[in-house]
Amino acid sequence: MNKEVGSDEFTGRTALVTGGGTGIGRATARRWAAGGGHVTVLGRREEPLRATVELIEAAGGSADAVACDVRDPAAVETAVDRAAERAGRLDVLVNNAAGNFVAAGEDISPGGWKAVIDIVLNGTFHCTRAAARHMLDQGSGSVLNVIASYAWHGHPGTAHSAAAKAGVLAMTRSLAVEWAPRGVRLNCLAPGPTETEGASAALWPTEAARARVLASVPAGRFTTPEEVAESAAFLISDRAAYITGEVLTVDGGQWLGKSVYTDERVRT
Ligand SMILES: CCCCC/C=C/C(=O)SCCNC(=O)CCNC(=O)[C@H](O)C(C)(C)COP(=O)(O)OP(=O)(O)OC[C@H]1O[C@@H](n2cnc3c(N)ncnc32)[C@H](O)[C@@H]1OP(=O)(O)O
Ligand SMILES: NC(=O)C1=CN([C@@H]2O[C@H](COP(=O)(O)OP(=O)(O)OC[C@H]3O[C@@H](n4cnc5c(N)ncnc54)[C@H](OP(=O)(O)O)[C@@H]3O)[C@@H](O)[C@H]2O)C=CC1
Repeated sequence: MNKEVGSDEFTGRTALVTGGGTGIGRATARRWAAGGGHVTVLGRREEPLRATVELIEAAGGSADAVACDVRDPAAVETAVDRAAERAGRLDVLVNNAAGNFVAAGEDISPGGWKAVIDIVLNGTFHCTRAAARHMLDQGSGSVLNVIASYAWHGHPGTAHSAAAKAGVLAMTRSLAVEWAPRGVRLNCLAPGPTETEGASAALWPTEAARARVLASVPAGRFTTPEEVAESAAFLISDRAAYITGEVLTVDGGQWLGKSVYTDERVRT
């Protein structure tokens, strides 16, 4: 495996990444494994999970996969216990799994609302609760919850996801204080528009939609799953040992927005 900066910082540790078969989850799992740690990737579909494991193993890393729906608390508990037992401990949980679609508030059906809240908010709680039992017993651990900046500024068109991510943020801050004396840290990472198949299909399925999203980013570009994974790696590492209950936003300035005075049409 290629040696790189921090390439052994996760050696001897084990992580569980939900939604680890695709996008940001896959990149985060690969980054953890590149740092020498063992990673279990979790998701509903076996095929993308297997592909992540193959990529990691081909690079000389150590990984396994477990198929599980985060909405099922009993299945989550079994999956998390299995991940912890395989390595004898569980050091890191990355709650990255999510479901989303764009719909006007009045068009979101009760079933659609429930699906997103169940995956994002309830699923994050189920995974956190199951992982924390191991971490609190060990007296150490780190949980990273992947949210979005609309958790605090809201977002027309994805009210269900914004509400769910806001719940995750409040849960993160609550449990960060509760579990800090017992050695368990919790933080959030808020990526901006990131080129992934899931997000492209759900959120910018057409060229016009993609251009609108791009126009909202002061940095003028989408980010990549790998770039987001670097920030995730920092927050779950010991380099962030004194950071808990915090949000790191990695969005090219998107949520701050463009000042009207940076727009040529206003200046001239
Ligand atoms: C602009 C920059 C900000 C970017 C922030 C990004 C945030 C992200 O989260 S990106 C991640 C995107 N990735 C995904 O969404 C991938 C996973 N997605 C899914 O699994 C589905 O989209 C899911 C969320 C709908 C959940 O899947 P599942 O439980 O299998 O859902 P069902 O197909 O059974 O549908 C449940 C329910 O939802 C209604 N529904 C589904 N899609 C839509 C839609 N496009 N529009 C409106 N309603 C939808 C569906 O009709 C069902 O409701 P009922 O019919 O009432 O039962
Ligand atoms: N991409 C972007 O622009 C942004 C993304 N984010 C956040 O980043 C994270 C990753 O997003 P991204 O990589 O783009 O999206 P993806 O669609 O690639 O990833 C979502 C993952 O979640 C898994 N998943 C979905 N539902 C469930 C479930 N019920 N149980 C278990 N796993 C599930 C999916 O696997 P499977 O379908 O096999 O279950 C998939 O691997 C999400 O939390 C998202 O909200 C935040 C801001 C911007």
